[in-house]
Amino acid sequence: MTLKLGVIGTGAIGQEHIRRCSHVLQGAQVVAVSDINVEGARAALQRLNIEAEVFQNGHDVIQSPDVEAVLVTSWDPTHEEFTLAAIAAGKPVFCEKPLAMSAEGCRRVVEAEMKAGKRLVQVGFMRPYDAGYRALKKVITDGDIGEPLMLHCAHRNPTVPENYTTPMAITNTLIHELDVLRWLTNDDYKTVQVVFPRVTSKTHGQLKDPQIVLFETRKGVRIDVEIFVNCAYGYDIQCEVVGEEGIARLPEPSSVQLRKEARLSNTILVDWKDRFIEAYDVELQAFINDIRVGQLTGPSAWDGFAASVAADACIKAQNSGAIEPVEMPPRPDFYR
Ligand SMILES: NC(=O)C1=CN([C@@H]2O[C@H](COP(=O)(O)OP(=O)(O)OC[C@H]3O[C@@H](n4cnc5c(N)ncnc54)[C@H](O)[C@@H]3O)[C@@H](O)[C@H]2O)C=CC1
Ligand SMILES: O=C1[C@@H](O)[C@H](O)[C@@H](O)[C@H](O)[C@H]1O
Repeated sequence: MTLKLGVIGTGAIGQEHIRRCSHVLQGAQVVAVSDINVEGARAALQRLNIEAEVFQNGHDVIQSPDVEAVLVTSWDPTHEEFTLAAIAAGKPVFCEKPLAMSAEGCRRVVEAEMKAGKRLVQVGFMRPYDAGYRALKKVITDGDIGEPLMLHCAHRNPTVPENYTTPMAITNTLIHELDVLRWLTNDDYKTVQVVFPRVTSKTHGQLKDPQIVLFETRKGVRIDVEIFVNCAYGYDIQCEVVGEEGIARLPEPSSVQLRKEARLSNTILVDWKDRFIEAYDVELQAFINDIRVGQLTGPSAWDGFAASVAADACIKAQNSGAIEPVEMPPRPDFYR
């Protein structure tokens, strides 16, 4: 049986997910899409050689009797509304990160899902599906480097548009680390501080770039994450775990090493689409398969909430310059 999907938002990642669900993955078909830019949506379907109904309003996708499950790939501030509507319609929903713009918004999703009585939400945190992060987690859980003491991480984008603001470095970019580092270390954040180094001349008026986010976890691990979204040279994700007995690093994406003109070089990727292409495939195939067996197992609404609790504290810390607490309530049994 083919799972019929509706996709809300046909921009960059919407088109990527439509392409992979239609041409790469097994067991799904995109039957309906919507975008506030209806012509853009039609053009995208044509480019991808896909026939699907085009709606102006995302709620019509959710309500369509042809749609069995929903992908929300529209702008960040729209996620909560569409995810809540999908839950109300009883349809499984894959929502790109962030689940909502604040912990309060995520809490509303968590409460709606618990009221519905079964897991309906998977959040688009793809890094736990990335082979490199999985290998790094195995090294840690196998005890190969002893207990983790420190993590040094970086999240670098070559450039961002003019509408990208200082808090978006947290809610739109760091949100990936806020999720994956909890998963990687099986720990939770206790405090956070944000410091601003010298500003790059490549940024614009609304954005302080780079930023360094410093965490202390419940177990006492110290984590520093550099967010640098106008780094110019490439799309670069780094993660180094310093343990009691050794150091483990996230593997670099594989690339051919060149010896040429007296230089030794490797290519650095420039786009998140390429860096995590396989992880996106695996996360969405898991969503499709899990719906088939009736039990979602991927990053949950609770994981979306936990990341947003930390994100709220980061934004407070951006503004105060102080060390701010991260206050995470206990996980309900529903999410165990
Ligand atoms: N997991 C990941 O690594 C990534 C996740 N994302 C997330 O995916 C979402 C989309 O990002 P991009 O594709 O890069 O942005 P984009 O700007 O390329 O595409 C977003 C699309 O959503 C449409 N849209 C906005 N409001 C809408 C509404 N109310 N109803 C229907 N369509 C609406 C826009 O017209 C646009 O076509 C964002 O939330 C972003 O955070 C984006 C890139 C990578
Ligand atoms: O999710 C993503 C984008 O929305 C975001 O803008 C980038 O900073 C991230 O690297 C990418 O993975």
